[in-house]
Amino acid sequence: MTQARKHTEVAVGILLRSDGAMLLSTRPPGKAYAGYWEFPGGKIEPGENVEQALRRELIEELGVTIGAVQHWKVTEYDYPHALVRLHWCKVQAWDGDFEMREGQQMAWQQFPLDVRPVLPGAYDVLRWLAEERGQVFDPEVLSN
Ligand SMILES: Nc1nc2c([nH]c(=O)n2[C@H]2C[C@H](O)[C@@H](COP(=O)(O)OP(=O)(O)OP(=O)(O)O)O2)c(=O)[nH]1
Repeated sequence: MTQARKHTEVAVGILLRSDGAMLLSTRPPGKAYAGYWEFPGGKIEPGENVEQALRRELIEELGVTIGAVQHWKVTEYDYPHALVRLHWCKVQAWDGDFEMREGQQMAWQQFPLDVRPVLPGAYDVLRWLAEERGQVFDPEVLSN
């Protein structure tokens, strides 16, 4: 008998600068997909809502306190290590200086992206973000 896998709920932030650039960072050493580029965020802990989890994660990972959170999309991705449900939020205001508190790298990116590899669970949202700008996101270009 197969048992349904439980979703891991994840809050993800799309930090947008006024020039439209978005913030990507690398997954820290020791985690699944270490070194892959992703949007900052992390797992929602018991008792937290999406916004609370995102605020906590961005302080923990980047040292910034975010302002208004706009819930945007929900996607799912089935990895060997977890079935994740990603709650994507746009954020256009924050306070504080970026500090890579987990040894990550960060990069402000426009399309076409010039970082790789990118976590496959972020492809759908990258495609939608590109579409909003009349541009194209092609994951094939990122696969090596
Ligand atoms: N932060 C983030 N996670 C993503 C993205 N796309 C994507 O598939 N994921 C997946 C990868 C992970 O399986 C999951 C996030 O979990 P995580 O392990 O990074 O979270 P965390 O910081 O709370 O981890 P932990 O150390 O507490 O275990 O979501 C993305 O763009 N950003």
